[in-house]
Amino acid sequence: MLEKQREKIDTLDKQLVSLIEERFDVVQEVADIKQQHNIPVLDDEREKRVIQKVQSYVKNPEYRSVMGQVFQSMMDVSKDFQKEKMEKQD
Ligand SMILES: C=C(O[C@@H]1C=C(C(=O)O)C=C[C@H]1O)C(=O)O
Repeated sequence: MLEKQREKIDTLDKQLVSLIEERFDVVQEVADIKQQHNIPVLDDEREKRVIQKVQSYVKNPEYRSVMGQVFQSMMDVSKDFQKEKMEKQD
């Protein structure tokens, strides 16, 4: 019954994993630079701009809030990841 939709979700998930991996590669670079220059992990203004930007890309207004939540969650994970990475290198 759900096979067709689940297959589509699986294909999209694969593409998302690849893009999220790429995003985290860049997050790692950001973490290194922040550590070298003693810059705090959290940049609240940047996060607000990221949310605004991604929400402006959404075509279906019904998903605008969802997209904000998805990206806020990803940035929360991103900050935890950066902090863990910095602690390991201390
Ligand atoms: C990656 C950064 O660090 C944090 C995580 C962000 C993100 O994952 O997009 C954005 C802002 C920061 O709170 C950054 O400063 O650009």
